[in-house]
Amino acid sequence: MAVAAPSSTLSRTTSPPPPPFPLLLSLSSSSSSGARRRRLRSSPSPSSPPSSSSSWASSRRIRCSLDRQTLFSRIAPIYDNLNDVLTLGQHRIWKRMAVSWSDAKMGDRVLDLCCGSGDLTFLLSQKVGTDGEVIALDFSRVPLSIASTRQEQYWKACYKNIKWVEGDALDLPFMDCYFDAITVGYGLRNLVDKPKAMQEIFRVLKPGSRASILDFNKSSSTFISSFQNWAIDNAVVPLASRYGLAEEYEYLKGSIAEFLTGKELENLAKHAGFSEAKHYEIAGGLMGNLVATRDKQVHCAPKKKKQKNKTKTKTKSRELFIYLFISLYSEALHRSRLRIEKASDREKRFRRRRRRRRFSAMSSPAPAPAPGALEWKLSQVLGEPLPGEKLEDGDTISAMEFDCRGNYLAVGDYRGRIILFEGTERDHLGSRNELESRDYPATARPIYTYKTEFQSHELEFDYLNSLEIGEKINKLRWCAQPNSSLFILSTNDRTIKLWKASENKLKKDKEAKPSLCIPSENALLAEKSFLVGEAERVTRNGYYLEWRNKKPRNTSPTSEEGPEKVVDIGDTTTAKCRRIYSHAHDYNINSISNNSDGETFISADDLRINLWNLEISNQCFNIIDMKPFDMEDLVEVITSAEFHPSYCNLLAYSSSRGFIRLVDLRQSAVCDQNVRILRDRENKKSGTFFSEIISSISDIKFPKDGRYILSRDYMNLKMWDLHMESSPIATFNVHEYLRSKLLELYSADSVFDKFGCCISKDGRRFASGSYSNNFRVFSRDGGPDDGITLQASRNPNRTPHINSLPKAAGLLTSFARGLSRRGHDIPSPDNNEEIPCDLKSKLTHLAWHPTTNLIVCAAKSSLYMYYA
Ligand SMILES: C/C(=C\Cc1cc(O)c2ccccc2c1O)CCC[C@H](C)CCC[C@H](C)CCCC(C)C
Ligand SMILES: C[S@@+](CC[C@H](N)C(=O)[O-])C[C@H]1O[C@@H](n2cnc3c(N)ncnc32)[C@H](O)[C@@H]1O
Repeated sequence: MAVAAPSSTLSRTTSPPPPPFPLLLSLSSSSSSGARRRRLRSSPSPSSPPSSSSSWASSRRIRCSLDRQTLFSRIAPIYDNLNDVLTLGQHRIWKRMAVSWSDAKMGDRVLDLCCGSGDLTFLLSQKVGTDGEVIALDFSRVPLSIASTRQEQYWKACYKNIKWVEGDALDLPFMDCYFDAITVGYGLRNLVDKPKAMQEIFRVLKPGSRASILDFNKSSSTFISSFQNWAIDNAVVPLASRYGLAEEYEYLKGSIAEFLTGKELENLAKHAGFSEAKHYEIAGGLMGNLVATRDKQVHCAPKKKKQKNKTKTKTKSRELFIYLFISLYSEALHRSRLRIEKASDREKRFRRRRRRRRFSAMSSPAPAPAPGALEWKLSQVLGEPLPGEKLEDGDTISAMEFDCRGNYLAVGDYRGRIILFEGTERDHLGSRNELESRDYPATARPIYTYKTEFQSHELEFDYLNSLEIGEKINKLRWCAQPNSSLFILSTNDRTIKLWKASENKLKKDKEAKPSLCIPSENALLAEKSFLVGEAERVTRNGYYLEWRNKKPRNTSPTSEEGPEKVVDIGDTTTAKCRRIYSHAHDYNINSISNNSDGETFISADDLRINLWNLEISNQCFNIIDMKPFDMEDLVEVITSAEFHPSYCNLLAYSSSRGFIRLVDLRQSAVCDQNVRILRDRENKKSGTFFSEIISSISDIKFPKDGRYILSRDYMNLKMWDLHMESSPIATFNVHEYLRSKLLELYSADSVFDKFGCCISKDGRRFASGSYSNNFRVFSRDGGPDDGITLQASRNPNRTPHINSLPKAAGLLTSFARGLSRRGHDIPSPDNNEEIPCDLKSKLTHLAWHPTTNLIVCAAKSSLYMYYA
């Protein structure tokens, strides 16, 4: 069966514009919707006989291709790391052997079948060099996207010769006799129709070429199979269960039992037409590699050969080796502090997890159908430097926020400026030619244009404390818009300001006439309210007397209010500073958040949270104070705070220990009682030096429904259910591949980088940034677009600067950093150690449009917008 040559099919066949991310998914997916897959997964096959063994049961449940696709998507994020830990790195040697047996040479065109995240692919790529070509095929998108991300992060020129193809091993989209070599690593055993797969491998292989197939060895020795089962039960599954993937790894045992022995594999290959087939046992017989060679002569029909049977006799020496091996392995696992729980505990935990999953599914507000997969495309790039233009640090974007309708986007930078962009329906923009020249289809997504820019904060000096206060904008928050006025709060380390931006219809002299006001039902944000005097404040809310006066006595309120300070910012728009909320924080302000009541907001620094009334700038109410009597006793700092989106009495704040506390303002004036403390008990268990640092939460966000909280720590995004305190309902690894590089990241200060996160309108998808200008989009419901990686770049395939280990300014306060380091002696990293990503290019700021699927991310001074 001849199919079109792949060269044309390897680039996208579905839609004309290339994707902004590097994944080359060529073939229409054999998958159907996530919902269908979940249905298939959750209902065991009616034909399955009941079985007492869970591995058999899971292997039987995971029967068809769709189930397996889900399985491999689920395990993909931890697959590589787990293999490294479980085999103590040995699997890399086995993979090298497999590639070497394939006989791939410089300049060859080779196929890595069931490539997963690409371990064998990258080895093949080095073998065939830049003149060669590697095609890596897999039917699951998640491992493919991990693979293509790895490709980008590695720097070897030859890796450019790899093409990632989404396709089915049982129906290969390649011509007959197309490849010089084929490798399959842990793939064949997972295919539902092994004879068909072997025939396909034979068909696309050139005469005289080899297939090298690495997998678990289904040994005829009961000793070896017992060890395999022991290792799976006692190391593999317990470890996988820590990631909620016990069932997926239990499948391994059954799949080995149902696999073919070495002899059977040799026969299978010969039936498919291979002239030679030899199975080699490796790793003491735990693994095996089949090497099948196609005869130089082209055979139209598979050759049938007499079977040779007689398996090798087991020898005493091999058993001895295995005994040795077991003890070595157990010790090694023990040393790497893998806590292997007792089977009973494991079982209990697994059941609990399942109950939790059911609970969260049942108690979700509305059983909305799983959304279809989103395909992200580059929409717009703003602020890219011109060729040759030198970027200054001050131009780097430090804060970003859409207004509640998505009509405006505010961006703050290190120089204290705020830039406003206005969104317009794309169709209203530009000439026809201009629209036609764009490489994206017409949609009604908004296109943003520069509206105005103004200086919000300036460098100051705090003489009292001999401290320079930088002008960098830490956070921006739009206020409710009762009329067409645009109010925005901005903060640097110490001072919050309220700005009003308006079209420049008013003449300058009007600024001196505050009586010209816009009446509004919401007096607080109406013009009048901002311009009236202090008198009205006393009675506006009953708590006036409780408000703490933070202003130094010698400061006159009028000079501070600065309501008439006008910054001329261009022809059409003016920004006026309406309030200055200062002198309330002794540490750096990390968050501001508006209350849904439209009247109040909070500001948080490392140790305190203050509640403000928008209208009153000279007082605030300190609602949380974590400062211990003796600073030596300090164990935790506040990292982020956010009001609940609809309950004005509730707010959440996160800490450097990875806790999220929910407090109720109605309970007491000082919120020292928590309504909830959300903490991931799993964090505690992995008590390494770094676990404390990386569990610090850098950002929290409520989805609109307010039922959940999304948090970002250094490695993960976590989705929490407010009703479940002991663990998040889901954890999404953002850059798990960096876990083994924490020491180097620590030395580069990068481990203190604070990544933000953002949520879609429906709360089902969320995104967060990483290094090399990558960001990842996850879906609460799984599905093919879950965990997709995009790169904020016009040219996502450019070679990253690998060896750049900048002394990145950790954004956690130096105070907190000192605290984390105290008492630990960290050896300096090996200079040759490479971190597989560009640490200088980090995407810490992302925002999701409030009404449509449009994500904006800030890469240095540029904005990259993606829509789906
Ligand atoms: C290579 C391993 C797993 C690959 C793998 C393959 C699959 O088909 C899967 C399907 C579904 C889920 C997961 C997988 C999957 O992970 C790891 C295998 C670990 C072995 C069971 C244990 C091996 C012990 C080592 C040989 C010990 C080496 C150390 C010694 C001290 C020298
Ligand atoms: C255990 S992983 C092996 C990954 C990689 N080769 C390695 O050695 O690490 C098996 C891979 O086979 C893929 N796979 C399973 N069935 C497939 C099929 N019918 N067609 C293509 N890929 C398939 C899975 O998606 C998964 O990525």
